[in-house]
Amino acid sequence: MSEIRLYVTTTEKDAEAILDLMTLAFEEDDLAIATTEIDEKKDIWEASVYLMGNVEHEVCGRLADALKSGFGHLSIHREVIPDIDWIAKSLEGLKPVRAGRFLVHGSHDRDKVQPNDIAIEIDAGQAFGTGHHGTTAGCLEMIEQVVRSRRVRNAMDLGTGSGVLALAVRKLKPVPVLATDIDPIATRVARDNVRRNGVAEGIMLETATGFHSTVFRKHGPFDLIIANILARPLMKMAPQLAAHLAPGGSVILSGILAAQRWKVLAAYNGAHLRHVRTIWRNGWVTIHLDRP
Ligand SMILES: C[S@@+](CC[C@H](N)C(=O)[O-])C[C@H]1O[C@@H](n2cnc3c(N)ncnc32)[C@H](O)[C@@H]1O
Repeated sequence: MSEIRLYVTTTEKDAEAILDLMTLAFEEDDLAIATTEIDEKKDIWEASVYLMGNVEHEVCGRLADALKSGFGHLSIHREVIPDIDWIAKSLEGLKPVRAGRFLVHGSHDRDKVQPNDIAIEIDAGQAFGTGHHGTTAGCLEMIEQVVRSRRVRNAMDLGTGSGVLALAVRKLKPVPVLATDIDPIATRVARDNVRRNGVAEGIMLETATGFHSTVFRKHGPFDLIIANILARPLMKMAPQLAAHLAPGGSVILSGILAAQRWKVLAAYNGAHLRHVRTIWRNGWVTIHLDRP
């Protein structure tokens, strides 16, 4: 089932007022709502509500009702948010990928590794994460910066896929890493990959949905938490993720389209984390936040 965005186009001032109306109308429904700047010079903004296709009719009716008080003249538009086929994305390219000092390559490209590279060997397979996607590459770059500049004594990689990001942390620094995924196939693939890269003893793999496992409490709190999932689940997880972060710790988030970044930042600011830096890659953003 696809995700739908219902939105109206308006000015910045009216978008704020509409956001308040939407908040009132949908606060019980757990629907994401947002305003986005479309054209700064012309003062064009969009106010949107995101929902799953099965409730579209009902939500559209309630949105129209909410807009009646002052904004009934605005047309409601709809956009289908494309489903992302993560596996197909990860198979997009099989050439080695460079991100910072990391070189992510398949077994057929071992001869491409240069003396100063930090090589991560991953064959494209049943789990996402060969380094070709902008989110993975952005996380790799950010991991290098954070691990070099901050005190990282342990780390966690939520939604590990192929295990590429957990491998990156462990290859930079011999700290314990907990890597989890909702998908048991991904955890199996990641286990093969950490063995193949010779770092199996430092990376603990677990199948878990979000933070629903005792394993997080047992191994946390963490100095570094990385989660490359998608904006919506990341926003929902903000309080739990922050609760597993050690004082002074860092969070790296990705899987976020550029237009979604404000919503995600708002959710994490609400969990008392502070924005440090954003990396942009192919329309996706990777965000570093910390706990001051
Ligand atoms: C975009 S892939 C990222 C893979 C890898 N970390 C990377 O950066 O290339 C997202 C991964 O998160 C997993 N995932 C999605 N929702 C999750 C959840 N609620 N809890 C744990 N893992 C989840 C998916 O199964 C998938 O393997």
